[in-house]
Amino acid sequence: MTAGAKRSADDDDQSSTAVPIVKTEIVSPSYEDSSAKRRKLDAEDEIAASSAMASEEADTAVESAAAGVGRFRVRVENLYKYADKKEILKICLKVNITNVDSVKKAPGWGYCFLLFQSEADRADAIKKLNGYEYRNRELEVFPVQEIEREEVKGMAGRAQSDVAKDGGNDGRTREERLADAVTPLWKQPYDMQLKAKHITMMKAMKQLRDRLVNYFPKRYQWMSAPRPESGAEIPAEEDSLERIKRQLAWLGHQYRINPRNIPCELLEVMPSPVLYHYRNKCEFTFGWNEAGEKVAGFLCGAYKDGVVTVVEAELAKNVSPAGAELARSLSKFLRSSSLPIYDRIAKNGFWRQALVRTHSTGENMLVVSYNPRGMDEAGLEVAHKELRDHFESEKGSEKGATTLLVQQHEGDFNGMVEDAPLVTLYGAGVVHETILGLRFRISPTAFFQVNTEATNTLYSLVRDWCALDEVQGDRASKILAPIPADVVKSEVDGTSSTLASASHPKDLSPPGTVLLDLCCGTGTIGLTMASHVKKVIGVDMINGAIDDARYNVTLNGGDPEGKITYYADKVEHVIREIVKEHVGVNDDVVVVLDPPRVGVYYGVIATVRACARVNRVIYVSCDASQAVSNFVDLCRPTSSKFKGEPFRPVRAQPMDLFPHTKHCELVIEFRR
Ligand SMILES: C[S@@+](CC[C@H](N)C(=O)[O-])C[C@H]1O[C@@H](n2cnc3c(N)ncnc32)[C@H](O)[C@@H]1O
Repeated sequence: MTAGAKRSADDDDQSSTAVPIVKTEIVSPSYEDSSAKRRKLDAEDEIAASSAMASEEADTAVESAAAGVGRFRVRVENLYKYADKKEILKICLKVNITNVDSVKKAPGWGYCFLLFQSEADRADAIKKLNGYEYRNRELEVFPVQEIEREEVKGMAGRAQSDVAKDGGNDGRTREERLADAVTPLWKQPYDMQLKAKHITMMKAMKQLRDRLVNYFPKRYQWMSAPRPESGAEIPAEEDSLERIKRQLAWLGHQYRINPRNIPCELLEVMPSPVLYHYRNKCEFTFGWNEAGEKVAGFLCGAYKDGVVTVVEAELAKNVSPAGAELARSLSKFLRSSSLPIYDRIAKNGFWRQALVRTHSTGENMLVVSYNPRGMDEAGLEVAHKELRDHFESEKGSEKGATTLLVQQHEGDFNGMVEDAPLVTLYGAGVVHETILGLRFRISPTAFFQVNTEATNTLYSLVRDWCALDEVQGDRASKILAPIPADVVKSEVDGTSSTLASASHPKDLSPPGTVLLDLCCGTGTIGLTMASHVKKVIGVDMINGAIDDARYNVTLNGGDPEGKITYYADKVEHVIREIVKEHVGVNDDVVVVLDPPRVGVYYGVIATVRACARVNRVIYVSCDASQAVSNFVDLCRPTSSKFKGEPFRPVRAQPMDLFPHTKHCELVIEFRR
């Protein structure tokens, strides 16, 4: 899976459009003071965050498991998630590293491993690559301890030798080791976890502030910029410095009024309504426990360390009761099956892993993945029958899967893959969930928020912040005031620098609110707001998710007015077409952007900015530190790449959907 982000490292270089920072700046004493204070506060937050998150180290162990082994390795962090090996080698060439032996990177990893033949090559690579800015992120590179290939044995033997190595007792119980790997914050009281998450969010907001400050040619200018007047006219002519000062004037004001000098109000983290057993979706690894028995659960350690012990899933603090029952039943099945478990090191064997979705509707989906290599049709039929017979006997009981599917997957990537073939062995092949009174169908590969109860709160907040009723009130005359005829004309004939609406204003229907639900998944957010708006346009790159979204319209009363449209595509491919087709010249446009961890391609932000009718962007991020680049692009001063007036953050609400882990959602409202 690759995002359509086909820009070069140069394109991403913020300095190409930003005004260069003048190093010999004049520093006013008052700025000096506040800057020192800011640095001190930032440092305090850093320390607090890093100590609070120290136990997260274990979290990455599972991910790095499949990284392979080699002699002189470095780990490159902060990488664009969808960068492929070719792109990584291109970065290496850019900094004159020409002796990379091998690159290890799986799709979806925000990091990679580079292997070198000698210690000297490795040291040279660290020197050249560490701190290199790529796609608006600074790469962090550090050495990884090397492991001899022959040290790594087969999984079953290894699981037992893990135990032999430390006598099966490193001072922690099995439950504790599992909790450290899967829910690394579990030892901290919940209010401390929320504090740590708040600090992480604060850090992201400070990054946004600091990167915006860089647009001022001289740093002191941003602090002294006068407080912006609301509704002030945009001057017909201004030079670039005047424009920067006008467009970022809010930053200094926010700096002065907000605690910790962040660029907008950051509310306290909203707790999850449920703290344990909240996950409606889990992926279980198949392997061997300490006793050498086959189990479905979680890997507690890293292959790079030769550790392959799997701990039973039912011991985890966040697995749902139905998920735990399915894991138990899977373990029983693996022990009775005539086929072996897949060995991730030797890369042979059959049963690989499972995905379970367990929902409040009582519907449970089980997808079992296997490696079909070397099996003929008859052999696969036997395997399917074994699996079907086992789970059909438990269907209807608590342990049962209401629908059972299998997925064939030969590749090295250890995890469920989106494009591998799926076969339904029984049941509907889908499950349903209820959110804010609506019912949603969920396919195996579609995204769905994992904490159902907290999702109700999250979507209510998004709905409130979209302020769909505002358009009926005082702001209506402003929002819906017709765009001057000359602007419309220039946009229609393509001479405008902004996209006020369609270049073919086909939409002659009365003005209203158009909701663009970008990265819409199964349509959840848009559908919960459909009754309040004139149109909902949803986009997601997963076909199954869009099939679900279309079905979900019917499931929730249909669309008699024909106001809901879905696109199964990457947002970056269709966003311009959507604006042209669906946004009328006088519409009020609200964008809800709920992308994956890495955020969206910068072109999506550029198009949203260029559409003058977009008044509000509600950005839902599941990894604020990675989304900062998108936040900056929404707010940076106007340039040839980012046309249209910039947005500014108005308020930010962190929300905990993942208790006992480092993850946290952040909803930010941007306006202009
Ligand atoms: C965090 S999920 C949010 C889904 C949905 N809004 C929800 O709350 O259920 C992110 C979604 O973005 C989709 N996605 C990722 N990259 C995309 C892209 N470039 N274009 C369109 N959709 C994308 C994924 O398929 C996934 O459904």
